[in-house]
Amino acid sequence: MKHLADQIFEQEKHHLGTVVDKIGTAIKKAEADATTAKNNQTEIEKNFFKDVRVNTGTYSGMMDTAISVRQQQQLLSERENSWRHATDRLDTLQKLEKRPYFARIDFHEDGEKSDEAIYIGLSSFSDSPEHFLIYDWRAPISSVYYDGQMGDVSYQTPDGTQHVNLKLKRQFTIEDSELKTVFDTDETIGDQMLLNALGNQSDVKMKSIVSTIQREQNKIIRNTDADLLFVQGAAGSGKTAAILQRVAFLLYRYRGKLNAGQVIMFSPNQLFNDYVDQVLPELGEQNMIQMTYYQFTRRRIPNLEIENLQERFEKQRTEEERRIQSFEGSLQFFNAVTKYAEHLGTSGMRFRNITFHGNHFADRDRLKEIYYSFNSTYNLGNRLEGTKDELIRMLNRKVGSEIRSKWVEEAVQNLSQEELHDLFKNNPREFKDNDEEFKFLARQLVIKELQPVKNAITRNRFFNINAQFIHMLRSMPKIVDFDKLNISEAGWDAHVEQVMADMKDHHISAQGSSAYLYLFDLMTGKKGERSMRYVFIDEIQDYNAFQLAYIRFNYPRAKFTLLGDLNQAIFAGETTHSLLTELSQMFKPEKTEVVQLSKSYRSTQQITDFTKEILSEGESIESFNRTGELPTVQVTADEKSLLKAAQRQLARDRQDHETTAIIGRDSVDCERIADLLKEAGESATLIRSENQRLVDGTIIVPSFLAKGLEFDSVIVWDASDKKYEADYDQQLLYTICSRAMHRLTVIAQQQISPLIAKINPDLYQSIQ
Ligand SMILES: Nc1ncnc2c1ncn2[C@@H]1O[C@H](COP(=O)(O)OP(=O)(O)OP(=O)(O)O)[C@@H](O)[C@H]1O
Repeated sequence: MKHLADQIFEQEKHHLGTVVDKIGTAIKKAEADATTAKNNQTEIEKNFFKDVRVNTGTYSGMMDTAISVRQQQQLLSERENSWRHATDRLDTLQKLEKRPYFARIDFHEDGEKSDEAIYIGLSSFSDSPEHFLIYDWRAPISSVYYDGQMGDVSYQTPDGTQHVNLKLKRQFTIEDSELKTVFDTDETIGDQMLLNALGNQSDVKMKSIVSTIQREQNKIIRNTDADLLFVQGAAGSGKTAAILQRVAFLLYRYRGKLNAGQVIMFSPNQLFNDYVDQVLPELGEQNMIQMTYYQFTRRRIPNLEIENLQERFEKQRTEEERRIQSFEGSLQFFNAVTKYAEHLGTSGMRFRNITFHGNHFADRDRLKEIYYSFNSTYNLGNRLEGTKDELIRMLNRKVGSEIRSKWVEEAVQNLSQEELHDLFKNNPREFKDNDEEFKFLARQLVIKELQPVKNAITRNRFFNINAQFIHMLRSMPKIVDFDKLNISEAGWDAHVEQVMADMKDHHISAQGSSAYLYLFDLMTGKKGERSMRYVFIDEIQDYNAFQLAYIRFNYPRAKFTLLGDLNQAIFAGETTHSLLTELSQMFKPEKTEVVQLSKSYRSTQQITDFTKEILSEGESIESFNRTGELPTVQVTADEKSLLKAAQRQLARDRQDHETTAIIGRDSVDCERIADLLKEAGESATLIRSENQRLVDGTIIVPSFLAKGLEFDSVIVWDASDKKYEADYDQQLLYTICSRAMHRLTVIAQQQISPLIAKINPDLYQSIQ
């Protein structure tokens, strides 16, 4: 038996050798290509102005020059492309040389005489057309490797379903072009390889998982049918990992038709963006557009400060305020805003005077008159366009009449040399007589002075969006039955007053910002970005239905992949369980697919078994069979001993080269921890905002920023009954604890939180 294994190893080693040699040859060729391309490019750059025909003496000469420059630029950009192409290729080959493939499958295809063996790697490689030595992991046939079963299996290709008989599945570890291990497997992808992958230490950057993709994850990665793919998965079940591979898959599958700029991912915070930004480049693909929802709204509301993650997380609310907030996050509110806007087609639009030199260019009444002069078939977008056209006509007439006014005459007389120069710009300065020159200058001057009016027109400044927004809120009781929502008239009025006060102060809530933008988009007839093809939203439980509907409105032609864990909502109270119901109203059921990931890969079995008990409905979470230490729980008398306990753990982690994150409930707690550690002479980095970078070494991070991240060792700072009171905080505490990969230390002052106290004592070690 051993003999056979040795034989196999030798054969595979030999095969690897030939592949590495061929890659070596290809690298030499690619290097030569890259050099040639670079030289070509440098040559053009050097001769750029030599080869450009410059003649600016006459108009036609200038035209020629421009065309000639354009031609040279085009040539240059073509060469630049071929250089980039050559270096990309080189880059891929160099990666392949180190680790050409990680698996081999043998199969028999119907109608073929013999079996076929193929090797699967990070990207494809052939030494002649049609002779593939390595298949890309995203190629259709590679799918059967991940699917688990042997024997008769099928896979999807762009031309339909194909069937093969799968006879062998073999895995390799290859390091620096050298074969380390070979093992054959017939179940789901060998647990050994996965165990190796998971045993590694955490990193400040997430890595790709191509060689160990699990069957359920493969389904998510390769789905091309669903308009809405909804993935509900436990903490650490590989949702984020799977979507990043999915983006790589889609870019491969639709190569030439889809580029990274047509894929957008909404992520929980900037820290997380930073954490995942190496995965796609590692896979040889460009990163997609990545944004937080906050960034998405903020760039469009520059005049108002939007409540940020921390403010939103730390705000205290009364019961009624919570109900109002929940309403403002609902699809019901979204539909109500839509309805309100429809009504604006007949009346109610709020305008702002357009002024010129202290007088009205067009006052509110005039604007209203124009806006409502179009017949009832006009939608809001058309109405706006019609109004703008009319205003521009008025503006042109205004230019004609202003030229003859007194102020213009005076202004022209008093022009300085500089101003004159400015007005002439590139225009020829020859005039028949003084009168003609005066007319010219007067006209230029008036046009310049009227520029702010023109801007007000083209940039929709005559809309009074703030007043409109408030009016919309005030109209809500007429559109929505507040009694049913248990919201009182007084409660709602107080809320609207608060929104007004906030706006005076240039602030708007996170909830409010979505409604504000949606209303504005409806008023301006915005149609959304039709070129966006795929939208990914991670940590979906932290979004509300309004936001999702608004994102959908913005990307009307995109397919959606939503990932989340309804057990990890950090904004408890902003009801998430109704989200699924609301989503089902937004997408067609036959185009919706729901995938459940229940195995947690991040943490050891001991940690997963412990953390899932924090949840009242955590039974469905399965731990992955990888053993480690039991979590520890320690209650101390005071803050001083709390610090001591943390320090003890830090020392242990340091000794074993495990990176530690101390997670506090909020930013105030974290500031305190940082001070205490500093006094005690410990070095640690406090993460204050999402704009910071993750660094090596110990970090201190507030719960709401720990989202999506993972660490070797986690210390939960002060999990006392005061900090994590009741069921309300279940999900938050679960999220924090589930960040740990190998070690989990829970420390608390005086009285442990009931959420920990209820956990079966066999699942942790209690430290006195
Ligand atoms: N198939 C796999 N092979 C190797 N590692 C995996 C696999 N699936 C997941 N992992 C690893 O498990 C860890 C957790 O994965 P990931 O962060 O994607 O989970 P998640 O579901 O997004 O978690 P959370 O909801 O808690 O943020 C990561 O380190 C990831 O690399």
